[in-house]
Amino acid sequence: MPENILQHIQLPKDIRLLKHRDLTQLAQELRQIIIDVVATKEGHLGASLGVIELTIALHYVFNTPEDLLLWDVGHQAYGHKILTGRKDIFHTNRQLKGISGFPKREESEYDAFGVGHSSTSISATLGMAIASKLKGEIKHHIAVIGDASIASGMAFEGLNHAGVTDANLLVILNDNAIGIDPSVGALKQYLTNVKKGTQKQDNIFEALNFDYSGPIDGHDINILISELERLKTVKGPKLLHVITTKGKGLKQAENDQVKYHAPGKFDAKTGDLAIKPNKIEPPKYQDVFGYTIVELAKENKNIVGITPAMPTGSSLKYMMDEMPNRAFDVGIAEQHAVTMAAGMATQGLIPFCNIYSTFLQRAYDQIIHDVAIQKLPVIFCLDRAGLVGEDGATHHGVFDLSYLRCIPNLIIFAPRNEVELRNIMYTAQLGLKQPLAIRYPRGRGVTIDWKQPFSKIDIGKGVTLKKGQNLAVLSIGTIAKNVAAAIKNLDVSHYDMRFAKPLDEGLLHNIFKTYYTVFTVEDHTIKGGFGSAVLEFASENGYKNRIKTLGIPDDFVEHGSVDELQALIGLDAESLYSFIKQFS
Ligand SMILES: Cc1ncc(C[n+]2csc(CCOP(=O)(O)OP(=O)(O)O)c2C)c(N)n1
Ligand SMILES: CC(=O)[C@@H](O)[C@H](O)COP(=O)(O)O
Ligand SMILES: [Mg+2]
Repeated sequence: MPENILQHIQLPKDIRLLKHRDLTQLAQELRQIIIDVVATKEGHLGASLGVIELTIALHYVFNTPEDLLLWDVGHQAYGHKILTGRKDIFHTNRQLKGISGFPKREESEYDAFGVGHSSTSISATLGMAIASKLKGEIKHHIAVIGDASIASGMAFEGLNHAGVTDANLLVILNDNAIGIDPSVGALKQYLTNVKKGTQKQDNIFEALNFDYSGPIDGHDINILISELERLKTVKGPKLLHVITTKGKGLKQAENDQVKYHAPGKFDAKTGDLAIKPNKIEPPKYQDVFGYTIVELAKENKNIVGITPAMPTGSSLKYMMDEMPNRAFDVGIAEQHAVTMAAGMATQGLIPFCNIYSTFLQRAYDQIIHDVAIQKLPVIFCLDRAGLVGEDGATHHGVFDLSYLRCIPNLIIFAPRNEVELRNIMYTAQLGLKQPLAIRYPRGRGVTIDWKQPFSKIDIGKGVTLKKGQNLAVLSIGTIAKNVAAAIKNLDVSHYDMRFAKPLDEGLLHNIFKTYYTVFTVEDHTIKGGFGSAVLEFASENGYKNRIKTLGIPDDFVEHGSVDELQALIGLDAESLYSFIKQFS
């Protein structure tokens, strides 16, 4: 047996030359390289460690890339990346100009479908299987999907359709009983019962016309290989139920699966998390949201909280812990979350529906049809608005202003700092008669002393942050920090407009009458965003001022740290300074 098997593997064809007995060693080596790289470069850990044996078995049995292998979400595909030609560049994972943290078609022919958002794999794989049939091509089409992702509406839609086709489709349910946080819902209970062997009779997947097999041990390569070989001979839609442990092979990751989903830096040898320097920092916006909703809910019994599968990420967990019957994790179900919030609002509850900006894209019709048309006072908290960093193009929350601004009845606010976030949350629960969206970014803000007494925010009113002579800079949200740094020594005015809708028209008239040159700055795509709203205002009111809109260009922004990405697109303080200085 060679000392290091992985060094001989560039592509899956090399794995297929190995003896079964060498595959277990390959699994160990694969785990180690993932642990070593993620320990220093950060990224998703637990999910990839949990599917190492499955990844090897799939590439061993199937003829990838001709056979099409799709990973749902794609945060578990690090082993797949390493085994499909990216071993030597895996250390660039999620880094600026490096490989993506998710499968991506332009990165490799082995990445059959681009992912990042969950529950798309069954539909996409079915589409490919139907295409193969129409083209007369004989191949296998495999979707690997987790237990939390298969519980989403979109996955059910795919299963429901696939079950009445004869498409050659294999769905592998990777059941580790957890998403980022523990899986929720009746399906989770059902899968637990299947594992106990109590519900074999009424198999939900068989009822949907799938050939069901399992549950099998997803860490036993030999069992996996023999079952996959058998399934290769079975025609039509099939589902293999595989039981795995998230974080497998790293003790701490197995024991604290939530933390080690994406643990940040840690010690590759001991598995211990890196110790953060003990310095006083401003809080994360997420924590401000989490603590504030608890504070408000203690006083206002009508407040409820909703998250689709992100209790830890959003910090709604604080409310779930303190008030379990008023805070709801509904699973990966953004559409349901929004419409359930609408239903609650009809009955006088005050729902704070916290959804990452990028995931709210899933629930667009629900925002319009179920909330806005009926003018229901749902409070949308759009976490991760703006550039999110290393997750990249699939996760940047840079479209919300555009997709929300065109919806009648909806108020849109972006806090400049933590205090503003608290105050708008306070204002929102005082008796709004229409829906409100609050967008705020991932991570820390600027105010250490954030827990100040609440004060009411006037809807549709901006604020003047600095007065100057030469021109006016209008910003919205937390990008105000970069603007303030950029104009520190320039003789220009700075306004925090706060509301993308309704605009503060009084203030805008004032600004347009005072300054010839007006800049808008936003951590959002320029097209259709806050700057567009200001342009519309100027045009509707006949202003001929010089207006420059700064924000994210009409392109998908890749991965990298937020600072790197801002510098790349000219939204860092230095670039803003250079740009504004030319006109001031
Ligand atoms: C539409 C959407 N909502 C939420 C998320 C955030 N998210 C990423 S992974 C994940 C949990 C996935 O759990 P599961 O499918 O069981 O896979 P595992 O991590 O256990 O391998 C969630 C909620 C997402 N990527 N897409
Ligand atoms: C894969 C996925 O969608 C999540 O794991 C996401 O990466 C979480 O992002 P945050 O780290 O910003 O919560
Ligand atoms: Mg899972």
